[in-house]
Amino acid sequence: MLKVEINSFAYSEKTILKNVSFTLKPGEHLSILGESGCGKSTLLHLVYGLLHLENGSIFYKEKKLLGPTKTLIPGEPFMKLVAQEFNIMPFTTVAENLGSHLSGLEEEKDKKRIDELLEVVEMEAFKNTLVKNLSGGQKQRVALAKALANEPEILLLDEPFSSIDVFRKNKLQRKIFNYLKKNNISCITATHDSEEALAYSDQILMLKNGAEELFGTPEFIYKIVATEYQAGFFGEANLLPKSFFSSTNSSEEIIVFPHQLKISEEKTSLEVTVNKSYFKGSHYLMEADYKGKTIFFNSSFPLKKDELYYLKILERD
Ligand SMILES: Nc1ncnc2c1ncn2[C@@H]1O[C@H](COP(=O)(O)OP(=O)(O)OP(=O)(O)O)[C@@H](O)[C@H]1O
Repeated sequence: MLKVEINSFAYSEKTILKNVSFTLKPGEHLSILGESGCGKSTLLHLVYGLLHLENGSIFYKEKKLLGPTKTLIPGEPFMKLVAQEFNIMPFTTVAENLGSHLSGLEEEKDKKRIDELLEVVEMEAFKNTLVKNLSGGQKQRVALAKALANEPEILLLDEPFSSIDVFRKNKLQRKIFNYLKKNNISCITATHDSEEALAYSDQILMLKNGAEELFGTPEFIYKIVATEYQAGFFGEANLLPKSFFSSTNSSEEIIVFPHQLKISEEKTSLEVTVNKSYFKGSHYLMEADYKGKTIFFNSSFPLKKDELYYLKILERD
Protein backbone atom coordinates (compact mmCIF):
# COMPACT_ATOMS: atom_id res chain seq x y z
CA MET A 1 0.00 0.00 0.00
CA LEU A 2 1.16 3.54 -0.81
CA LYS A 3 0.62 6.11 1.93
CA VAL A 4 1.06 9.76 1.02
CA GLU A 5 1.01 12.58 3.56
CA ILE A 6 1.95 16.01 2.29
CA ASN A 7 1.70 18.62 5.02
CA SER A 8 2.98 21.30 2.69
CA PHE A 9 5.18 21.73 -0.35
CA ALA A 10 6.59 24.92 -1.87
CA TYR A 11 8.94 25.43 -4.83
CA SER A 12 10.32 28.61 -3.28
CA GLU A 13 8.19 30.97 -1.22
CA LYS A 14 4.79 30.08 -2.60
CA THR A 15 3.07 27.04 -1.07
CA ILE A 16 1.78 24.78 -3.86
CA LEU A 17 0.31 21.84 -1.88
CA LYS A 18 -1.01 21.73 1.67
CA ASN A 19 -2.60 18.98 3.78
CA VAL A 20 -3.00 16.42 1.02
CA SER A 21 -3.05 12.81 2.16
CA PHE A 22 -4.34 9.53 0.79
CA THR A 23 -3.59 5.83 0.59
CA LEU A 24 -3.58 3.63 -2.49
CA LYS A 25 -4.09 -0.13 -2.38
CA PRO A 26 -2.69 -2.57 -4.98
CA GLY A 27 -4.68 -2.29 -8.21
CA GLU A 28 -6.51 0.82 -7.05
CA HIS A 29 -6.96 3.82 -9.34
CA LEU A 30 -6.97 7.36 -7.92
CA SER A 31 -7.75 10.37 -10.11
CA ILE A 32 -6.49 13.81 -9.15
CA LEU A 33 -8.96 16.32 -10.51
CA GLY A 34 -8.15 20.01 -10.43
CA GLU A 35 -7.88 23.16 -12.51
CA SER A 36 -4.69 24.07 -14.33
CA GLY A 37 -1.89 25.12 -11.98
CA CYS A 38 -3.47 23.68 -8.81
CA GLY A 39 -0.56 21.28 -8.21
CA LYS A 40 -1.50 17.97 -9.87
CA SER A 41 1.85 17.43 -11.63
CA THR A 42 3.72 18.58 -8.52
CA LEU A 43 1.89 15.92 -6.51
CA LEU A 44 2.87 13.18 -9.00
CA HIS A 45 6.50 14.38 -9.03
CA LEU A 46 6.61 14.24 -5.21
CA VAL A 47 5.20 10.71 -5.15
CA TYR A 48 7.64 9.55 -7.84
CA GLY A 49 10.58 11.06 -5.95
CA LEU A 50 11.64 13.80 -8.36
CA LEU A 51 10.99 16.51 -5.76
CA HIS A 52 12.10 16.57 -2.15
CA LEU A 53 9.29 16.49 0.42
CA GLU A 54 10.52 18.30 3.50
CA ASN A 55 7.19 18.55 5.24
CA GLY A 56 5.45 15.19 5.00
CA SER A 57 6.17 11.55 4.19
CA ILE A 58 5.55 8.88 1.57
CA PHE A 59 5.55 5.21 2.51
CA TYR A 60 5.33 2.18 0.23
CA LYS A 61 4.82 -1.23 1.82
CA GLU A 62 5.75 0.26 5.23
CA LYS A 63 9.05 1.60 3.86
CA LYS A 64 9.68 5.34 3.79
CA LEU A 65 10.61 6.63 0.33
CA LEU A 66 13.72 8.77 0.55
CA GLY A 67 13.25 11.21 -2.31
CA PRO A 68 15.86 12.77 -4.62
CA THR A 69 18.25 14.09 -1.97
CA LYS A 70 19.03 10.59 -0.69
CA THR A 71 18.91 8.50 -3.86
CA LEU A 72 21.45 8.47 -6.69
CA ILE A 73 18.91 8.28 -9.50
CA PRO A 74 15.66 10.15 -8.80
CA GLY A 75 12.52 8.02 -9.09
CA GLU A 76 11.54 4.68 -7.58
CA PRO A 77 12.16 1.40 -9.45
CA PHE A 78 8.67 -0.04 -8.79
CA MET A 79 6.96 3.10 -10.11
CA LYS A 80 6.71 4.63 -13.56
CA LEU A 81 5.77 8.20 -14.36
CA VAL A 82 4.40 9.22 -17.73
CA ALA A 83 4.99 12.96 -17.60
CA GLN A 84 3.38 15.60 -19.81
CA GLU A 85 6.68 15.99 -21.68
CA PHE A 86 7.13 12.32 -22.45
CA ASN A 87 10.66 11.17 -22.74
CA ILE A 88 11.01 8.86 -25.73
CA MET A 89 14.01 8.50 -28.01
CA PRO A 90 13.19 10.22 -31.34
CA PHE A 91 15.73 8.52 -33.61
CA THR A 92 14.80 4.93 -32.79
CA THR A 93 11.76 2.94 -33.88
CA VAL A 94 8.74 2.36 -31.68
CA ALA A 95 9.77 -1.28 -31.13
CA GLU A 96 13.37 -0.30 -30.25
CA ASN A 97 12.04 2.24 -27.76
CA LEU A 98 9.99 -0.41 -25.99
CA GLY A 99 12.79 -2.98 -26.27
CA SER A 100 15.20 -0.63 -24.47
CA HIS A 101 13.08 -1.15 -21.36
CA LEU A 102 13.08 -4.93 -21.50
CA SER A 103 15.74 -7.36 -20.33
CA GLY A 104 17.42 -7.90 -23.72
CA LEU A 105 18.39 -11.39 -22.54
CA GLU A 106 15.58 -13.41 -24.05
CA GLU A 107 14.95 -12.17 -27.58
CA GLU A 108 11.77 -14.18 -28.27
CA LYS A 109 10.21 -13.24 -24.94
CA ASP A 110 11.01 -9.55 -25.50
CA LYS A 111 9.54 -9.65 -29.02
CA LYS A 112 6.31 -11.13 -27.66
CA ARG A 113 6.17 -8.51 -24.90
CA ILE A 114 6.70 -5.67 -27.43
CA ASP A 115 3.78 -7.02 -29.52
CA GLU A 116 1.61 -7.30 -26.41
CA LEU A 117 2.38 -3.69 -25.38
CA LEU A 118 1.77 -2.39 -28.91
CA GLU A 119 -1.60 -4.13 -28.88
CA VAL A 120 -2.60 -2.48 -25.58
CA VAL A 121 -1.95 1.01 -27.01
CA GLU A 122 -3.09 0.09 -30.55
CA MET A 123 0.23 0.93 -32.18
CA GLU A 124 0.92 -2.38 -33.98
CA ALA A 125 1.03 -0.63 -37.36
CA PHE A 126 3.83 1.71 -36.21
CA LYS A 127 6.17 -0.92 -34.81
CA ASN A 128 9.03 -0.03 -37.19
CA THR A 129 8.34 3.70 -37.48
CA LEU A 130 10.87 6.19 -36.15
CA VAL A 131 9.44 7.98 -33.12
CA LYS A 132 10.32 11.39 -34.59
CA ASN A 133 7.83 10.71 -37.40
CA LEU A 134 4.89 10.05 -35.06
CA SER A 135 2.11 12.49 -34.18
CA GLY A 136 1.75 13.88 -30.63
CA GLY A 137 -1.00 11.40 -29.77
CA GLN A 138 0.99 8.46 -31.16
CA LYS A 139 4.04 9.50 -29.11
CA GLN A 140 1.81 9.65 -26.03
CA ARG A 141 0.68 6.07 -26.71
CA VAL A 142 4.33 4.91 -27.05
CA ALA A 143 5.13 6.63 -23.73
CA LEU A 144 2.27 4.70 -22.09
CA ALA A 145 3.48 1.39 -23.53
CA LYS A 146 7.05 2.18 -22.41
CA ALA A 147 5.86 2.83 -18.87
CA LEU A 148 4.10 -0.54 -18.82
CA ALA A 149 7.06 -2.46 -20.27
CA ASN A 150 8.68 -3.36 -16.96
CA GLU A 151 5.43 -4.17 -15.18
CA PRO A 152 5.53 -1.40 -12.57
CA GLU A 153 3.57 -1.79 -9.34
CA ILE A 154 2.44 1.84 -9.47
CA LEU A 155 1.84 3.95 -12.54
CA LEU A 156 1.67 7.74 -12.35
CA LEU A 157 -0.01 9.30 -15.37
CA ASP A 158 0.00 13.05 -16.02
CA GLU A 159 -2.84 13.88 -18.42
CA PRO A 160 -2.29 10.57 -20.23
CA PHE A 161 -4.84 11.07 -23.01
CA SER A 162 -4.49 14.82 -23.59
CA SER A 163 -3.15 14.46 -27.16
CA ILE A 164 -5.34 11.53 -28.17
CA ASP A 165 -8.36 12.11 -30.40
CA VAL A 166 -11.88 11.35 -29.16
CA PHE A 167 -12.17 8.70 -31.86
CA ARG A 168 -9.53 6.57 -30.15
CA LYS A 169 -9.59 7.92 -26.59
CA ASN A 170 -12.53 5.99 -25.14
CA LYS A 171 -11.37 2.60 -26.40
CA LEU A 172 -7.79 3.28 -25.34
CA GLN A 173 -8.87 4.36 -21.85
CA ARG A 174 -10.88 1.15 -21.46
CA LYS A 175 -7.94 -0.96 -22.65
CA ILE A 176 -5.30 0.73 -20.49
CA PHE A 177 -7.36 0.90 -17.29
CA ASN A 178 -8.64 -2.67 -17.71
CA TYR A 179 -5.04 -3.82 -18.30
CA LEU A 180 -3.96 -2.12 -15.06
CA LYS A 181 -6.80 -3.73 -13.09
CA LYS A 182 -6.10 -7.16 -14.57
CA ASN A 183 -2.42 -6.90 -13.65
CA ASN A 184 -3.11 -5.37 -10.22
CA ILE A 185 -1.12 -2.22 -11.05
CA SER A 186 -2.06 0.81 -8.91
CA CYS A 187 -2.49 4.06 -10.75
CA ILE A 188 -2.64 7.78 -9.99
CA THR A 189 -3.87 9.94 -12.84
CA ALA A 190 -3.71 13.73 -12.97
CA THR A 191 -6.53 14.87 -15.20
CA HIS A 192 -8.93 17.65 -16.19
CA ASP A 193 -11.21 15.06 -17.75
CA SER A 194 -14.09 14.44 -15.33
CA GLU A 195 -15.63 11.75 -17.58
CA GLU A 196 -12.38 9.77 -17.36
CA ALA A 197 -12.22 10.27 -13.57
CA LEU A 198 -15.86 9.23 -13.06
CA ALA A 199 -15.74 6.20 -15.33
CA TYR A 200 -12.44 4.60 -14.38
CA SER A 201 -11.28 5.59 -10.91
CA ASP A 202 -11.97 3.98 -7.57
CA GLN A 203 -11.36 7.28 -5.76
CA ILE A 204 -11.22 10.91 -6.83
CA LEU A 205 -9.19 13.59 -5.07
CA MET A 206 -10.40 17.03 -6.13
CA LEU A 207 -7.89 19.81 -5.46
CA LYS A 208 -8.44 23.54 -5.15
CA ASN A 209 -5.41 25.82 -4.79
CA GLY A 210 -3.29 22.82 -3.79
CA ALA A 211 -5.56 21.61 -0.98
CA GLU A 212 -8.10 18.82 -0.79
CA GLU A 213 -11.51 20.07 -1.90
CA LEU A 214 -13.31 16.71 -2.07
CA PHE A 215 -12.26 13.08 -1.70
CA GLY A 216 -14.28 9.95 -2.32
CA THR A 217 -15.69 7.51 -4.83
CA PRO A 218 -16.86 8.92 -8.18
CA GLU A 219 -20.52 8.41 -7.18
CA PHE A 220 -19.97 10.20 -3.87
CA ILE A 221 -18.17 13.15 -5.49
CA TYR A 222 -20.79 13.61 -8.21
CA LYS A 223 -23.65 13.59 -5.71
CA ILE A 224 -22.02 15.85 -3.14
CA VAL A 225 -20.84 18.74 -5.37
CA ALA A 226 -22.15 21.93 -3.81
CA THR A 227 -20.19 24.84 -5.27
CA GLU A 228 -19.67 26.20 -8.76
CA TYR A 229 -15.95 25.27 -8.62
CA GLN A 230 -16.76 21.63 -7.75
CA ALA A 231 -19.58 21.35 -10.28
CA GLY A 232 -17.50 23.06 -12.99
CA PHE A 233 -15.58 19.83 -13.62
CA PHE A 234 -18.77 18.10 -14.72
CA GLY A 235 -19.91 20.56 -17.40
CA GLU A 236 -22.40 23.40 -17.16
CA ALA A 237 -24.15 23.72 -13.79
CA ASN A 238 -26.60 26.11 -12.13
CA LEU A 239 -26.38 27.46 -8.59
CA LEU A 240 -29.99 28.10 -7.57
CA PRO A 241 -31.90 28.85 -4.35
CA LYS A 242 -33.15 25.69 -2.67
CA SER A 243 -36.42 27.50 -1.98
CA PHE A 244 -37.24 27.32 -5.74
CA PHE A 245 -37.72 23.60 -5.48
CA SER A 246 -38.87 22.88 -1.94
CA SER A 247 -40.81 24.58 0.82
CA THR A 248 -37.94 25.98 2.85
CA ASN A 249 -37.20 29.39 4.30
CA SER A 250 -33.48 28.79 4.03
CA SER A 251 -31.46 31.02 1.72
CA GLU A 252 -29.22 28.05 0.88
CA GLU A 253 -28.25 27.59 -2.78
CA ILE A 254 -27.83 24.19 -4.44
CA ILE A 255 -26.11 22.93 -7.57
CA VAL A 256 -28.52 21.77 -10.25
CA PHE A 257 -27.15 20.16 -13.41
CA PRO A 258 -28.90 20.82 -16.77
CA HIS A 259 -30.29 17.26 -16.94
CA GLN A 260 -32.01 17.79 -13.59
CA LEU A 261 -34.20 20.62 -14.88
CA LYS A 262 -37.36 19.96 -16.85
CA ILE A 263 -40.02 22.15 -18.44
CA SER A 264 -43.08 22.39 -16.22
CA GLU A 265 -46.68 22.74 -17.44
CA GLU A 266 -47.49 24.51 -14.19
CA LYS A 267 -46.17 27.84 -13.00
CA THR A 268 -42.95 27.58 -10.90
CA SER A 269 -40.52 30.05 -9.27
CA LEU A 270 -38.13 29.56 -12.17
CA GLU A 271 -39.49 31.33 -15.24
CA VAL A 272 -36.81 31.56 -17.91
CA THR A 273 -36.44 33.15 -21.34
CA VAL A 274 -34.67 31.03 -23.96
CA ASN A 275 -31.50 32.53 -25.43
CA LYS A 276 -29.74 29.78 -27.37
CA SER A 277 -29.86 26.11 -28.07
CA TYR A 278 -26.77 23.90 -28.57
CA PHE A 279 -27.15 20.52 -30.26
CA LYS A 280 -25.32 17.87 -28.19
CA GLY A 281 -26.15 14.77 -30.22
CA SER A 282 -28.44 13.01 -27.75
CA HIS A 283 -30.21 16.23 -26.65
CA TYR A 284 -30.12 20.03 -26.83
CA LEU A 285 -28.44 22.14 -24.15
CA MET A 286 -30.57 25.24 -23.64
CA GLU A 287 -29.12 28.53 -22.47
CA ALA A 288 -31.78 30.71 -20.90
CA ASP A 289 -32.08 33.84 -18.80
CA TYR A 290 -33.57 34.15 -15.34
CA LYS A 291 -33.50 37.77 -14.12
CA GLY A 292 -30.09 38.39 -15.71
CA LYS A 293 -28.63 35.04 -14.60
CA THR A 294 -27.79 32.36 -17.18
CA ILE A 295 -29.56 29.04 -16.64
CA PHE A 296 -28.70 25.81 -18.47
CA PHE A 297 -31.17 22.97 -18.95
CA ASN A 298 -31.58 20.03 -21.31
CA SER A 299 -34.34 19.53 -23.81
CA SER A 300 -34.98 16.69 -26.24
CA PHE A 301 -35.90 19.23 -28.94
CA PRO A 302 -34.65 22.79 -29.69
CA LEU A 303 -36.67 25.64 -28.19
CA LYS A 304 -37.19 29.02 -29.86
CA LYS A 305 -35.32 32.13 -28.76
CA ASP A 306 -37.29 34.51 -26.50
CA GLU A 307 -39.93 31.90 -25.61
CA LEU A 308 -40.85 31.72 -21.90
CA TYR A 309 -40.84 28.48 -19.91
CA TYR A 310 -41.28 27.40 -16.32
CA LEU A 311 -38.70 24.93 -15.08
CA LYS A 312 -38.94 22.33 -12.34
CA ILE A 313 -36.31 20.07 -10.81
CA LEU A 314 -35.99 16.34 -11.24
CA GLU A 315 -34.43 14.26 -8.50
CA ARG A 316 -30.62 14.45 -8.69
CA ASP A 317 -29.31 11.10 -9.92
N1 LIG B 1 9.75 23.92 -11.13
C1 LIG B 1 8.91 24.85 -10.68
N2 LIG B 1 9.34 25.95 -10.04
C2 LIG B 1 8.52 26.88 -9.56
N3 LIG B 1 7.17 26.82 -9.69
C3 LIG B 1 6.67 25.76 -10.33
C4 LIG B 1 7.50 24.72 -10.86
N4 LIG B 1 6.70 23.78 -11.44
C5 LIG B 1 5.43 24.22 -11.27
N5 LIG B 1 5.40 25.39 -10.62
C6 LIG B 1 4.20 26.14 -10.22
O1 LIG B 1 3.47 25.35 -9.31
C7 LIG B 1 2.07 25.45 -9.54
C8 LIG B 1 1.47 24.06 -9.76
O2 LIG B 1 1.98 23.54 -10.98
P1 LIG B 1 1.59 22.08 -11.49
O3 LIG B 1 2.34 21.85 -12.77
O4 LIG B 1 1.78 21.11 -10.39
O5 LIG B 1 0.02 22.27 -11.75
P2 LIG B 1 -1.02 21.32 -12.52
O6 LIG B 1 -2.23 21.25 -11.68
O7 LIG B 1 -0.37 20.04 -12.90
O8 LIG B 1 -1.30 22.19 -13.83
P3 LIG B 1 -1.70 21.70 -15.33
O9 LIG B 1 -3.04 21.06 -15.22
O10 LIG B 1 -1.72 22.99 -16.10
O11 LIG B 1 -0.62 20.76 -15.80
C9 LIG B 1 1.90 26.40 -10.72
O12 LIG B 1 1.60 27.68 -10.23
C10 LIG B 1 3.26 26.38 -11.38
O13 LIG B 1 3.51 27.63 -12.00
